[in-house]
Amino acid sequence: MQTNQPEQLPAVATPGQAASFSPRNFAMLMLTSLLTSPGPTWDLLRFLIIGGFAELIRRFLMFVWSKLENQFWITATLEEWDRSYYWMMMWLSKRPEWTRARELSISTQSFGVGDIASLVEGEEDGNDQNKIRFLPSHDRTASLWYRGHYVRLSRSRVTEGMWTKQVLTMRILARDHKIINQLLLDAKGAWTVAKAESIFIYASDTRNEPEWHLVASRPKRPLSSIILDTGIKEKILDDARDFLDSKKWYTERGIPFRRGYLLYGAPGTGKTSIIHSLAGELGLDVYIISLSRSNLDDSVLQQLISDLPEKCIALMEDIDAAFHHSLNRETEKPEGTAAAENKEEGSKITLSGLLNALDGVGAQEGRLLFATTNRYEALDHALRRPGRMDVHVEFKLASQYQAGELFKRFYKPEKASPKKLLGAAVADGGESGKDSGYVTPSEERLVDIELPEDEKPLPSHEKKPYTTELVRLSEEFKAHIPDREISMAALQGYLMMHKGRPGDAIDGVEAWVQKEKARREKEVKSTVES
Ligand SMILES: Nc1ncnc2c1ncn2[C@@H]1O[C@H](COP(=O)(O)OP(=O)(O)OP(=O)(O)O)[C@@H](O)[C@H]1O
Repeated sequence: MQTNQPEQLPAVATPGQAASFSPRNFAMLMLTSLLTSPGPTWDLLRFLIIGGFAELIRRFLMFVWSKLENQFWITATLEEWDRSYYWMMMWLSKRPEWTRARELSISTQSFGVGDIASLVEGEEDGNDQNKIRFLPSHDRTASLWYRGHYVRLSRSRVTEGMWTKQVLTMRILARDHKIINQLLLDAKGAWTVAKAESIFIYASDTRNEPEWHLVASRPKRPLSSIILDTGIKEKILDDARDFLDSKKWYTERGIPFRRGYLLYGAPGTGKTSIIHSLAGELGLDVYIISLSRSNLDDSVLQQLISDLPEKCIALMEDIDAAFHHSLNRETEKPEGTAAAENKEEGSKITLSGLLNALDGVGAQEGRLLFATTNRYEALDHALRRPGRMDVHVEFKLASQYQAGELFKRFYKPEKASPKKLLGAAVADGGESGKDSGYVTPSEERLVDIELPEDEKPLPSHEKKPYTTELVRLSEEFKAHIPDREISMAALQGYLMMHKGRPGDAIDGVEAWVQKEKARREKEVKSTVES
């Protein structure tokens, strides 16, 4: 059979046919002879042509099928790190379907909102941080009904560079697009309710594409728990509120709608704490920009700042630390010094890069920037100037007033149940002394309701010194604290050593203060020397 092939081929170009030769005739002739002639080579070619044709038909049918499917299914893909992913995962974790599912994933993740877990049957409620949730399994398709629509869900892991992220794909059998909006709104609504009790903290991932990731959620810290001298926290809060309400005012005057706060002063005086507390009070998320990160450079910083959401708190802690010893254009460290070496290993951002990122064209509007530093004088004037840092607030070491308030807060009794508080005005009104949260003697007398036997007040000799006595003890305590020499963090640390024992805290305070002063002096001396 093989010997026949060479004899057939020349027939294509016989002199008689040469007159009607055209590329089309030639191709047809070749195709006909291929499909009809015998032999293994021709069999193979035939197979390839028929197979190719079949593949073409398959693809066409797939195309038609996907077009048809698209008419009836709405598909949405949600990627981890995006907020919508967390809304949906939290919403899904509360769906009853998973309690009956035969195949499911178990998670103790909180999806940013720690205290809203749907409890697994049999689990006791309480302060357990690891509440269990059921979720659809990875790489399996799960289904549920939502408002009369059939929904198919699949979770998968996608690897991009060094990171693996989860992707949730939702397909809803519906023609009207509104249903997906409704589902997202429901999920977002449930999440927002839970979020009302928390603040969300985002940090940047600069290893791959620079982008923001949700890294933690914290319970809101009441502003009254931050003890500062009269009026300071109210001043910051009012200013921030006023700014957030003034977008139109800024736009009309052509002033960039941004506000910067520089909180400076000794370590442990409440700079970071007040920022988190304000975030809770204003309902804003916190975006932490760590300027000292080794892989942060000017362009990455610029992108991160321009990617901030419209209303948020951008937090730059220890803003001076990014530039080794000083954030000052004039200060150049000689080659080979420890500082110069530090720069090699540390942040690659420059002062002009930071200034550009803060108020260049790409800088986000509407954001509140909070920067903290322990070294106000080391900051370049360009960075401190209004427009970049509009409000400068000094945080000083503890005054006697602050020490006394901290003492009262620390030893105040556990919050009484609402029933016990009926008729008792527990005032909470700022530095006037009302914001300490403890019950003053006159208020105490107002409690005059019939309590169940097991909740009856203790006889006076068993009563803990929490009211008038607490005030007296706090006066005694603060008398031992020298004004502006000890940080609030150090005072808090000392009281922690005497948790539940205010008397012991007073007895040991004098000796502790002397030790603390000596430690601080040593610390200051070694800083000056270095
Ligand atoms: N004014 C304050 N009122 C109540 N608690 C305070 C105050 N200052 C500090 N603390 C407590 O001390 C600890 C440290 O405070 P924080 O981190 O806010 O200080 P900081 O000024 O940011 O310090 P650093 O400059 O070292 O970052 C926290 O646990 C906080 O509760």
